Amino acid sequence: MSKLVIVGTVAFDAIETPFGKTDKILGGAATYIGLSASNFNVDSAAVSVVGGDFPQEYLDLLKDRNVDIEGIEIVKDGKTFFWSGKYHNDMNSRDTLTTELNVLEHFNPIVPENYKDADVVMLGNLHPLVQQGVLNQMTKKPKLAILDTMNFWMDIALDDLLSVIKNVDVITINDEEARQLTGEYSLVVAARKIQEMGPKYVVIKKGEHGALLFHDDNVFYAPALPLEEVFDPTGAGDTFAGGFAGYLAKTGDFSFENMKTAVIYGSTLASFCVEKFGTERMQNLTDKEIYKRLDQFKSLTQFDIELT
Ligand SMILES: OC[C@H]1O[C@H](O)[C@H](O)[C@@H]1O
Repeated sequence: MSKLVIVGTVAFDAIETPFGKTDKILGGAATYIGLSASNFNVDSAAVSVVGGDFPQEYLDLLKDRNVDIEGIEIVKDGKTFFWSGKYHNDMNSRDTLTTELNVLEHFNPIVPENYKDADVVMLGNLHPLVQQGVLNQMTKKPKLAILDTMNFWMDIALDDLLSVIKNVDVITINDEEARQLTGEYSLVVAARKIQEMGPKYVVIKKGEHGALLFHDDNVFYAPALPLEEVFDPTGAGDTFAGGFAGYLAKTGDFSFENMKTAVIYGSTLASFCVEKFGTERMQNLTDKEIYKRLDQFKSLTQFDIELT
């Protein structure tokens, strides 16, 4: 089993969907990734920053799910990063209403000493210089570095982003972002171009239409499970990344074949995330629930065909 370092925001989110509205609740990329990866019982550590206003019970929640929180700095006189967003009726698109960086503005990530030799590093969505700062602290090159990012960084820090992209093995990105990064409409061409930028594996997330995994000339597609209830898509991409990274850290097998299974785990975990507001559904998820859904996944994608 490999150790897993997770970098990303730990945040307050206020979310509005066609089904309701929340006040400030627990959010952030590292939170979702950590909760998702915790289902694989790997040794994982979150690297992030919060303000003195961040409730201890939220930190305890991560700790109780076996996510090491030593690398979450608490700036006593600072305020926690705050994000609020409103989803449109299709639940696929959203408007960001507020982004208050607060303590994130001067964030210098510090990887806990006993995690500097981790085999797997999951760089959640943050400034590319922070992501690179984490890679620089690793005492040995991780066997697998995975990077998640978004269009925001392509708009304001493209050069820094391209530099860190060169140093990772896997990128997880959504379809629009892949198109923006490469200027290519075809996702097949976009994935090829991204592989030329550095990462040998490219995961393109397509929301309710599943995810694609590319490596050389190989492509794997996993649909998203058709769900009766989609309540709040916030954090689904991070939950996917956490499931993907957690499964790979657990198995220590970083081959394309095993990454296919990691994509299925990522999609399965993301399917739970969207069923309730914020992190609620991810807080008490059981293995039994996960296995049941993996089974549904299997029947969804299996068929017999006779080629005559
Ligand atoms: O990816 C989801 C996260 O992005 C934003 O940073 C919010 O904090 C939210 O929880």
